[in-house]
Amino acid sequence: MQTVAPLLPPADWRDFLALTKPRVMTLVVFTGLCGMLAAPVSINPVIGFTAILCIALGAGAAGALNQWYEADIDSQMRRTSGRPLPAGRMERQSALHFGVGLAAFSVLLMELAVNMVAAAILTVSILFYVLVYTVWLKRRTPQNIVIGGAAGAFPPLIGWAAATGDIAPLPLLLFALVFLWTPPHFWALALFVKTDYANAGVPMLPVVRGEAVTRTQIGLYTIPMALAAVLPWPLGLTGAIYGVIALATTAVFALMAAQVATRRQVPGDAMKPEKRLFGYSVLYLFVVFGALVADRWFA
Ligand code: HEM
Ligand SMILES: CC(C)=CCC/C(C)=C/CC/C(C)=C/COP(=O)(O)OP(=O)(O)O
Repeated sequence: MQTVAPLLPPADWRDFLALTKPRVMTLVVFTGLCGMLAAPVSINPVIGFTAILCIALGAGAAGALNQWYEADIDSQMRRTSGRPLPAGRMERQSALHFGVGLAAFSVLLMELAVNMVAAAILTVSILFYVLVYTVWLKRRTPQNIVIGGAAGAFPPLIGWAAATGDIAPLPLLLFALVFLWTPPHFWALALFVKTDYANAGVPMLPVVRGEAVTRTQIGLYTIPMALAAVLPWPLGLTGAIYGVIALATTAVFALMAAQVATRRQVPGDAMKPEKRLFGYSVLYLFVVFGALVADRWFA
């Protein structure tokens, strides 16, 4: 006789929230908000709020679909095994319905309440994270996060497009900044959770090419990233408030990346350089994007 797995009871709202990867998405939403506030037009506050809500819902939906697809990998890594699907607190179908529904709702609302350009870029970023990164590249190549990581670079463009209905050189540079920031951000982390990825068979760079190559790549990506961060000032797209803050915080980033690339431990410092760079990478984007808004509003 065929046995049928018993259905789980309906999941808790906290598990649905966890599907959206809320901590990571705070920075995604913040870069979208700053992209919107840096635009040289004033947006109706209700429309502006709706646009940010749509970015949050769309990013959350993408996170949920990512977790729906890779519950098998997540169950094999210490960092992710407690998530609602691998921990058995939710049916896979529930996660799929939640993700698809939320994605459709966020895009539709953006289209109806904000504009078509913002809705189109939101659609591309959701598809990029789910199809290009999660389904196609993540299990196939160590370049997964370089190409697929572009998904996380779209929000400043979405925010700008929500305000102006268009794209322009400044949000394109912001796209480039987040795009080039992603490899140092992620590979710094991958250096110290390498065994997790190796156990799960995910071909992240330190697993496939080794630590030395990963350290060098972190250093190399930091060079164009620094350029993208600082260029808006000399190009006249921002003022000195942004320029000085971007220059100072990027110099610190470059120093930390150089320490990772050359494996230099600061004397008397117990923390590994890659751990420090990973933590700083998150703070860095918050500060640089915050500076953009400060520059626009207080200059
Ligand atoms: C494909 C590209 C990326 C990969 C593979 C990646 C991976 C990760 C991982 C594995 C973590 C640590 C654990 C976790 O909270 O899940 C993390 C943390 C984080 N990431 Fe990324 N990330 C990427 C891109 C981004 C982007 C584009 C942003 C935002 C603009 C971002 C923002 C953050 C934040 C804010 C944290 C800290 C979360 C916390 O405090 O728990 N990441 N990232
Ligand atoms: C607007 C919109 C759709 C934005 C998408 C934002 C986006 C792509 C963020 C990427 C950040 C992220 C959660 C990476 C995790 O990678 P992973 O899935 O490999 O990490 P994991 O091992 O923690 O699951």
